[in-house]
Amino acid sequence: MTGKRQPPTDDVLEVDDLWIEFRGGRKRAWGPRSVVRAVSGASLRLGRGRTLGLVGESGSGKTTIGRAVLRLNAPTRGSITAAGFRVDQFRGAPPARYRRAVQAVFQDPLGSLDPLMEVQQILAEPLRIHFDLEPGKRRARVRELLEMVGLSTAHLSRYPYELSGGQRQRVAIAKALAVDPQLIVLDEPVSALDVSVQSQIINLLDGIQRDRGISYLFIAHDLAVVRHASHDVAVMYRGRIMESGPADRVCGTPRHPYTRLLFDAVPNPVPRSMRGPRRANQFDLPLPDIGVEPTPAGCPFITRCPLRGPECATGFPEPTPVPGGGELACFAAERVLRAAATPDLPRKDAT
Ligand SMILES: Nc1ncnc2c1ncn2[C@@H]1O[C@H](COP(=O)(O)OP(=O)(O)OP(=O)(O)O)[C@@H](O)[C@H]1O
Repeated sequence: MTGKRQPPTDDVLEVDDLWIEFRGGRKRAWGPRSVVRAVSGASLRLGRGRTLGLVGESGSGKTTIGRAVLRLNAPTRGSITAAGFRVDQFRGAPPARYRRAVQAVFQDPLGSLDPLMEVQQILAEPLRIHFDLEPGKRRARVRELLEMVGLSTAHLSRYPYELSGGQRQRVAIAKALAVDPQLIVLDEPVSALDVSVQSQIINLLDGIQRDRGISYLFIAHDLAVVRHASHDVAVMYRGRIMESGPADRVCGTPRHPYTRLLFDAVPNPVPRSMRGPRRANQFDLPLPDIGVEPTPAGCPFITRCPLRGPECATGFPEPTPVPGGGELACFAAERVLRAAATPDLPRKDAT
């Protein structure tokens, strides 16, 4: 069975209460399989022509959500509606219409571009699969795609290994655009690139979005890049969405204790591509692990949270609206929001 087309809404992507678990190995031959809960009750909205940045530390579940939208992972529970399709109801490979509507660009284009194909073949292939074009029109469309991503006909006969990292990512973007998608999942699209090229690619994506009204799910661990590239931001921590809302509000006035730590750790709003060399660990957060054991049902941040209370071990809070837009999921939300100035979080040098 394939997913049913839903009536159109303004949202190109709606994720509701998504849970994704992976079954791991057994500790003992006769013991139960371990379960990795990669995503726990995530809900997201992405409007037409907008960019939602999904940000969080390594292992927080960002890629797992992106792969679920592409139907490369199956949800354990919850629903995903993308481009009008109920993705969670697909059985087996998604239909061609879905693969046309939702495309992906990954961190390493060398892995996603066929090394034995010239650029012109790479771009012609999706056109051949999805559209019935005569060869002359197909060639013209390939040239148009190249132009769209700032490459020239000189690149037509190059192989991926003959291109720079930025040029390869441009080809990957052109390949995604070939089928005229509504949504592109961009999984760390600039993190493998030279710092000077990152902002060029982000600006390219921005221009394409303005011209074509495409929506982006922009997955990244670089907060400054996400802020620069996104209209809205959702912050993940160990499978949970901790805070979400307009990028300027979340990044400028973060409310959740975890988001505050993230952004306090990275005060510079200028994208890394416009700054100096890469830092060893952007998520070198200033709070040590307090040593509290998290319960599976509780807030995963309890181990590091300076505002934790007994209720934080018992469950995960419902999202609370935040003035200025968005929501945060924190039992201390009322306290956090009531306080005229939120309490200063202890710093590493103060502990
Ligand atoms: N196929 C899988 N089998 C078992 N565990 C998995 C699988 N895919 C992901 N995980 C686990 O799920 C959790 C979330 O991983 P995910 O890759 O989504 O995180 P991420 O936020 O994208 O991190 P990164 O930036 O490092 O890719 C991790 O603990 C990871 O080890």
